[in-house]
Amino acid sequence: AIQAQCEVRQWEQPGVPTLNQLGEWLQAAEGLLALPNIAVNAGLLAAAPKLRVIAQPAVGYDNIDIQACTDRKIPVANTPGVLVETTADLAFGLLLTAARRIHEGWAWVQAGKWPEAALPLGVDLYGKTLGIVGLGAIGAAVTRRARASGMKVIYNNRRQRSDDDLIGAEYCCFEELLATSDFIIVLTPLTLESRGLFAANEFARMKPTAYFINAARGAVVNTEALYNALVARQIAYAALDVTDPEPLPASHPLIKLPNILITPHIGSATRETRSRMALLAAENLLLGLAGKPLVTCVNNEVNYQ
Ligand SMILES: NC(=O)C1=CN([C@@H]2O[C@H](COP(=O)(O)OP(=O)(O)OC[C@H]3O[C@@H](n4cnc5c(N)ncnc54)[C@H](OP(=O)(O)O)[C@@H]3O)[C@@H](O)[C@H]2O)C=CC1
Ligand SMILES: O=CC(=O)O
Repeated sequence: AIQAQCEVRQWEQPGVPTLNQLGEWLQAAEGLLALPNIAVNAGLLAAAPKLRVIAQPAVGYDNIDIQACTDRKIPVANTPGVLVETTADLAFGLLLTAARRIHEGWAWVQAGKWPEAALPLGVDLYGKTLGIVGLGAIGAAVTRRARASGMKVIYNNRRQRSDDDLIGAEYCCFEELLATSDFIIVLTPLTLESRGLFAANEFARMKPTAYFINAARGAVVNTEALYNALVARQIAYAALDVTDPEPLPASHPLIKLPNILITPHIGSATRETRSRMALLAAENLLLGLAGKPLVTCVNNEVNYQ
């Protein structure tokens, strides 16, 4: 769809391009379809004087300096909504896989250990408390899955939701969530406020039996503190779809731990959802190039009228 209406230049080499590598492209670019691993900052904007719209196939936009875009009157679009159920499946799937040691069981079978040794024992979900930090669209979809598994759901946002009764989650303060949850799922956007939200103090306050799941952004967690908490068994287990750094090098010490499960940022990675995200991002890009309002704009104050 984009190619039918614009001249398209696409970065196809592995790795993240530098500003220097993109220099000539950015000089001419009127629209930018950015992936979340590209830092869209003042430097990039300065190199792109003709830019009129940015669309990103992701709901998170922590990689984009929104204020700098707004100052340049460039509307920015993300893709909320279309990935909610898919990401909730992955977040809850990580919880279930870690709790029941599904991945460890498969590794045992592959290693031929089945006949001779006791299987890895997991823990039950039903009757347990799930704490969600950042209960928004995805958190509400996770809550439905958890309730169907017989779990109690508590949550902490900056403000209590008016519809939490309907969703089936109970609001509580961050401290209480840390101290009482059997499972914690992080789904808050990465912001100045949430960066490093989970550090040594927070892990120390969790139950030693707690399972910690991060499906938001790696930098919401202090990686070294998580590593130390897992080594010291301050918490029982971690399951991460996002890490800091990302990608996590194969030599990273986290990967060697026996009480962790990591997936490579695949929250929204199904054929159907990636296709919906790509279409919504393309629609936003073309609308912006035509000077029309974007469908899902992050900085509505500069959305086209
Ligand atoms: N792993 C993956 O592949 C994916 C990861 N994500 C990540 O998940 C995030 C959430 O997505 P989505 O549910 O659609 O977003 P929403 O905006 O619907 O929900 C985010 C929630 O977080 C709360 N929140 C914001 N800041 C804080 C804070 N400092 N402490 C506690 N709660 C906070 C907000 O409530 P309030 O404002 O009241 O605090 C809001 O309810 C995205 O920003 C993205 O980073 C999304 C998709 C896929
Ligand atoms: O991480 C993915 C997103 O959509 O945000």
